[in-house]
Amino acid sequence: MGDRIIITIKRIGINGEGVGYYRRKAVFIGGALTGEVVKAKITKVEPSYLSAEIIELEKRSRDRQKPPCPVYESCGGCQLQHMTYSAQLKAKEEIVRESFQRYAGLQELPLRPIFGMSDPWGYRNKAQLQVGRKGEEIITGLYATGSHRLLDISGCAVQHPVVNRVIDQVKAILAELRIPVYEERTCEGVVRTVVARVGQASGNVQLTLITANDRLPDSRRLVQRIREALPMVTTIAQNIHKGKSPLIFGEKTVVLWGEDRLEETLGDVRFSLSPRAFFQLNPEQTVKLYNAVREAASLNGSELVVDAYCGTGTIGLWLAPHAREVRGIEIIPEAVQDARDNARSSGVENARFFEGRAEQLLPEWVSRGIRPDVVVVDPPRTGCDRPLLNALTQALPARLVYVSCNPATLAKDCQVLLGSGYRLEWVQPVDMFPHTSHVESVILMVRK
Ligand SMILES: C[S@@+](CC[C@H](N)C(=O)[O-])C[C@H]1O[C@@H](n2cnc3c(N)ncnc32)[C@H](O)[C@@H]1O
Repeated sequence: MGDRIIITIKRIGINGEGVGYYRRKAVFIGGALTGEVVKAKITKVEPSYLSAEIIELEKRSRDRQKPPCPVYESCGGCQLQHMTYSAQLKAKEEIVRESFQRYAGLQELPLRPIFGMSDPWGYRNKAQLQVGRKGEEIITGLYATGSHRLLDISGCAVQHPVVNRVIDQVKAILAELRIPVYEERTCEGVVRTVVARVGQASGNVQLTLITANDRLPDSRRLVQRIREALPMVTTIAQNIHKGKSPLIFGEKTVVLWGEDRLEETLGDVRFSLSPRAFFQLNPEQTVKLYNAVREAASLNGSELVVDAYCGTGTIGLWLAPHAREVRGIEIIPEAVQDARDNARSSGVENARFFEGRAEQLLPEWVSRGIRPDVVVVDPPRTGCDRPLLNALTQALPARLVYVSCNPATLAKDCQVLLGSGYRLEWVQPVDMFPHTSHVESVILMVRK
């Protein structure tokens, strides 16, 4: 600990850090880029790796740039703004390649070029920001990395500009009307979080104020001022979150003014979103991702498709017009309800959504003789549960489409499937969150 070392950075790690080697151990150095030579101080020593921080760059990468966002260093929401966008895309492809080498033992990967964005800024359609005070001023933002210090992220460059405008204006109106802000330390005050979501198709904004108790003082004037200042806001809702739980939303939501739901469209699919409903954060890239899933599924209208881990049913609904039947499985009851509502509002009649665990329901269906032709899985970061992989290798659908936000668990699960009757056709990375280290992938596995 504390030793100074000189390291050459070999690659970008899964969390966006530069990775080099010191006496055969991997060293993770935040903010360092591939090809750079870095003088660094060791900050953590673990049996299998070291962490270090940059003291000085001895050789600088041509891919290094000044991060455009003023709060980039302290915010922690993005990890790659110090890298040009084209270098980010290359690094993400390498992260995927490296994961398959390491966890699936694949030296030759059928890797397709990543889908990037032509304008990788202002893509996030929703902001969910804590409200707090800095002296007399009201601020909205995120807690700085690893702390409880609220950092104002006004002007965040990845947030949709309309969302930024709404948040700034709401902040000003809260200050003007002297509506008390919730203080975590003393548990006093009212407004704790402001959530704004813009519809890509309509430009309408759904605004939700999350409060620590039922009473929102001066709510009539608040609604009136928001309506005057922000004509694009079509819903003003209040969600009540009394507890100390780390969840953002509480159970109860009341619409103070306007529409109950925000209408949104992706391709031909229509979504009707309640304030708490999950929706993809980058609609433009979501369409590319789902189209890759559709290509992988290669449907002709005769297939039974299972959409495991279906969330609000988006992938299943994308595929339904091209399949005989779609069955979605999702563990969260509200999401299942949203999926059914989304099917109804899109006029889809051949998709059904089931509440349950994918690793229980799919094996149960298989044992009852229900044999899907195509299975799409889109599990959380931890990957698929083993019983689900076992059920897949029993049911042996002709095509398996795996959507994943974690290349490491994707590669590990892929290795299991490669040993059980499948071959890997292609891997398509998609940049859903430019300037962060996240990389989404779709892979197609075909029964041998
Ligand atoms: C990465 S999201 C996928 C959402 C959806 N495919 C989409 O594109 O919007 C993973 C989903 O799996 C659900 N989930 C987590 N564990 C599950 C399980 N064991 N069985 C079924 N669903 C599960 C989560 O609630 C979440 O909605």
